[in-house]
Amino acid sequence: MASNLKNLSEYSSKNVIDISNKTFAIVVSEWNEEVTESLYNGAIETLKHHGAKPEHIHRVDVPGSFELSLGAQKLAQRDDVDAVICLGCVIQGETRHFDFICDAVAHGITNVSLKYDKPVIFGVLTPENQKQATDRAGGKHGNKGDEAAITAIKMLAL
Ligand SMILES: Nc1c(NC[C@H](O)[C@H](O)[C@H](O)CO)[nH]c(=O)[nH]c1=O
Ligand SMILES: CC(=O)[C@@H](O)COP(=O)(O)O
Repeated sequence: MASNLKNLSEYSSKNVIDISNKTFAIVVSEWNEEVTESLYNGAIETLKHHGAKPEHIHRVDVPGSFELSLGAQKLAQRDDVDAVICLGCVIQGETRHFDFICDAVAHGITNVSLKYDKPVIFGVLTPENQKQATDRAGGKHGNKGDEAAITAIKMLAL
């Protein structure tokens, strides 16, 4: 369902568990920093709203979304990390570079999650332009960071 039909910050309370004893790692891409910071703010507020302790939330920055997979792997392999949230924003340019990054990071994050049997969440916006990005980073379509955080919480219920 397209984001313009379902707000990214709205979710059901089903499978939202107590996360007061859970540890989260958030990997943030530095590209399109104004967008990824909004995603981060949404994710951290959602985690704290549901009981995560600030001292149990660790942030790591990587240069771009392509590097999210390796950043996620370095964190997912740690025994003291229960879930990893990856945040990025890849904005389409003139060339096919966009396609390669989006494909690589989607596959890379999936592989890390399966390898370490832990939630590794794809909180990456892949908009055509800046407006689509800001609309999904705290704008009219909600915040992808909220969605990524609640997804991590729900996956820990499994
Ligand atoms: N154009 C965007 C990039 N490009 C950089 C890549 O992610 C990567 O860091 C580089 O190719 C070196 O490996 N990254 C984004 O996150 N968003 C973009 O719009
Ligand atoms: C997603 C990208 O790397 C992109 O912003 C680069 O722009 P371009 O394809 O015009 O080089």
